[in-house]
Amino acid sequence: MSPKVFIDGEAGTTGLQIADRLRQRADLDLVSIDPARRKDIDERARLMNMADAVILCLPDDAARLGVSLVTSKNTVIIDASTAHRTAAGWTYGFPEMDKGQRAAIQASTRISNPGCYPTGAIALVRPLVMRGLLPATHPVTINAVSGYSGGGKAMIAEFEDADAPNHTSDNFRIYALSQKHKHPPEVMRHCRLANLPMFTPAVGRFAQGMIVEVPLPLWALPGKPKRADLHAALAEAFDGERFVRVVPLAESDALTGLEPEGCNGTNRLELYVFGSDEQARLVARLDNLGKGASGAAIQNLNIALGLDEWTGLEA
Ligand SMILES: NC(=O)C1=CN([C@@H]2O[C@H](COP(=O)(O)OP(=O)(O)OC[C@H]3O[C@@H](n4cnc5c(N)ncnc54)[C@H](OP(=O)(O)O)[C@@H]3O)[C@@H](O)[C@H]2O)C=CC1
Ligand SMILES: CC(=O)N[C@@H](CCC(=O)OP(=O)(O)O)C(=O)O
Repeated sequence: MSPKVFIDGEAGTTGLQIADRLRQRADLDLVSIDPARRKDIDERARLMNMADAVILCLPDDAARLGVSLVTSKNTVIIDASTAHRTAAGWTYGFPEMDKGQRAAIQASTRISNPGCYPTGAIALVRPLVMRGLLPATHPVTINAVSGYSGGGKAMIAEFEDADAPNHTSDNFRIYALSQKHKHPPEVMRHCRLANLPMFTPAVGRFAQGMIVEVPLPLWALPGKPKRADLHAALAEAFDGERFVRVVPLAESDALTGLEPEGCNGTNRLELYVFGSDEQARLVARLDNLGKGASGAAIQNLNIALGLDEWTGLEA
């Protein structure tokens, strides 16, 4: 019998994309809730406890409640929310992050899907910290721009629905101005940084896709690493990974710009090392709903169930 999978929050932005992919799979049995009962706790609990794997695509509080409804420790839970990304007893669902991470995910039944921005930031920074190129105490800054689907149904309505109460005509805006965004603790922990990074996100009038950038003054780092040293560290860290592409320096040098939608519809994470030997611009590009959410959740599901990692999205 195929493993049963229940997506709590199937009607949301992340949940819908996962459901669309899983419905096409013959090796999994997707169990769906009656839309009219999607917030009925008893019905959610019933479906969760008949499933082999549950994917939570909910706001944080609803995700915490969802976890409490699962009675068996053997049921695989993949939480797409922020609720458990730094929590004890949860495995961080970024398989490429470290050589042992895939095995840790496979051995775990409590898997926290990474945030979209943290996926880019951790991929850029963690390998440098682990290899001693960037001191853990370095004051890291993360600049980023996301499509508006990053804010879920409410933000999609804000940008697309002229009748929405919060409708906006903004084409671009910076936000999280008070430095209280939910992502820095997650990035700090999984990059093994000693301090919270600064995080300066923006949202633009495009639905999907994102760019995450970490500027680094190489002249100020111990040992003054060169751009090629950073590139070599990233290339080594992600060697052989199907979904992470460290873009060759010659290819980066041929670019005059980079737009955020280039990985849309894929589970790909692209890493670039732009800049000079004095000042590097580390850049990650991904689809916030691909490797940033739905694609990553399906990849984690596949790993947890011992299946091929293919997500139904282009690699
Ligand atoms: N969008 C993105 O790019 C990313 C999102 N995430 C995370 O994924 C999670 C889901 O985000 P997203 O899909 O964007 O959000 P959406 O707002 O698009 O969807 C959330 C869904 O959860 C449902 N829901 C809310 N409360 C409950 C409840 N108590 N019981 C059952 N269902 C409930 C909502 O119902 P209703 O339809 O009534 O609103 C909605 O369908 C969030 O935690 C987010 O942080 C992670 C990475 C990227
Ligand atoms: C544009 C926008 O608002 N993006 C969201 C990030 C996406 C999200 O929901 O956060 P996770 O990736 O951690 O789940 C935000 O900044 O809160």
